[in-house]
Parts: sequence; structure tokens; C-alpha cells
Amino acid sequence: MPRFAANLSMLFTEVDFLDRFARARAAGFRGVEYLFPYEYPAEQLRQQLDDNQLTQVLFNLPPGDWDAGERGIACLPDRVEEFRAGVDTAIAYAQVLGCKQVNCLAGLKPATVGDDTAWQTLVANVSYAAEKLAAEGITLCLEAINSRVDMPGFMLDTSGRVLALIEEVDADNVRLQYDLYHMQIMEGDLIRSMECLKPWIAHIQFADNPGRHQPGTGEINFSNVFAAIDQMGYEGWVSAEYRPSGETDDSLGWLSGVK
Ligand SMILES: O=C(O)C(=O)[C@@H](O)CO
Ligand SMILES: [Mg+2]
Repeated sequence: MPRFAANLSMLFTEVDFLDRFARARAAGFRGVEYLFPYEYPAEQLRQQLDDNQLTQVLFNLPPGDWDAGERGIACLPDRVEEFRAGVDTAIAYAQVLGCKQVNCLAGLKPATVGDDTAWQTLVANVSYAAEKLAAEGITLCLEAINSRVDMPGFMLDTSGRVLALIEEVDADNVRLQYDLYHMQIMEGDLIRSMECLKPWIAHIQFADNPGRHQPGTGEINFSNVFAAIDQMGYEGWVSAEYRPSGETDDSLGWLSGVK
């Protein structure tokens, strides 16, 4: 059985954020992730992890102005200073939370910025972050996010783009975050793709498609996918990053199904 984690930005939203840790633990999870920790003092989040014997699996580098629609700043040439400051902030949180992986959102490419400029900015920023994070023993994840439904214009929208970036940066701690939901939309052929990409995959997330709800609501055969993840010898976390179609607790049938 894969090691499942709960994404607290999407699961257990029936309760306040800080109360979601206990709900995740009660449901059987041993790991949690969420979009961003920065609204809360790191020590307060650490307390929640300790109180509920949970591992902090992942969070994202500061993404720019999320509420205004920004989805990362790593490809933006006029935001390099802000990106670098964000790496320091993320490291400070990761140290307190004992978190060994952070995800870098590549960002939406503005029409005013050329493809090559955006790519070179991304390469330079990821290289910078990788070096700083390596000193802390932290892996930098890069997620391919679908540009068809959820994030039109996102810089890294295929596993091939992420692999090209990993190759160019050439650092041992830069790895692929494979989100089954995004990959089903962009590429399909999930099991064979994961088997091929396994050497580069550091983190897996999932939701069914269409709808981004729990397993069983869409077209992905999760029994087979989870079995394949086990069979390929993947040892990282597999995070439930879906919007429950009803109450979160009622969406967790897939979890007891694989116990
Ligand atoms: O949207 C997703 O998928 C995510 O994993 C977010 O955490 C953004 O990276
Ligand atoms: Mg994801």
C-alpha cells in the first residue's frame, strides 16, 4: 500500500485550517501537505504536527500574489529578488516543520515575456533554489500542471518540460512532482508513464478526472494505479489532493479499500 498523505488545502475544509490536522490523523493519514504555511507561525504548525503525530510531507515556495491569480514567480524575470527571498522563507519553515520537500510553482508566462527569457529565468531560479535547499537536505519538486483546464499559460505543463528543466539544472535534489490528475488531462497512459519517469519522481499527488474529486468519481482506475505504484517500488508519499464531492470523511472509501 502506498504511503498516503492528506492535502489540507483541499481535504477537511469543513473545519478551520488548524483543526484539519487532527481530522487527517483520525481518518488514518500519517502525513500532510498543504499549499502554503506562511499565514501561520511555523511553531504553531509544528505543534499541530506533533500533537497528531503527523509528518509534513510538502508545501510550496511563496507563489507571488496567489489571490490576484499569480501561480508562482519562478519564470518572471522582474521578480528574481522576490523569488530568492521566498527560498529563504521556505527554508526557515521547512527547518521548523522537519519538511524534506518543497514544490516550486513555475508560474504563468506573461505574453510580454519571451519564451526563451522565461525559460532562462526559470533555469536560473531553480538552480539557485536547488543549491540552497541541498545544503538543508531538502528536495526541490517541480510539478507539471495542466494548461487545458486549470492553469492556461502555466510554464511547466508536461512531464517532458519538467524533465528538460531537471536535465538543464542538473542537480541531484531537483525532482518531478507527478500529479495523476494533471497528467491524465495532459498525457494519459499513467501507469506506463510513471514506470518510465520513476527515477525522477519524488512526490505523487492524485485526484480523479474529470472534476478533480475523489477516486471513483471519474475515469482513472485507482486500484490498478495504486497497485502499480507499489509494484514499481516507489517509496515516496502519495498525496490525496482532490476536492471531495461531499463531506471529506465520506470521500475516503478509496483509503479503506487499499488498507
Ligand atoms: O495544483 C496542484 O496540483 C498543486 O499541487 C498545488 O500545490 C500547486 O502546486
Ligand atoms: Mg498537484
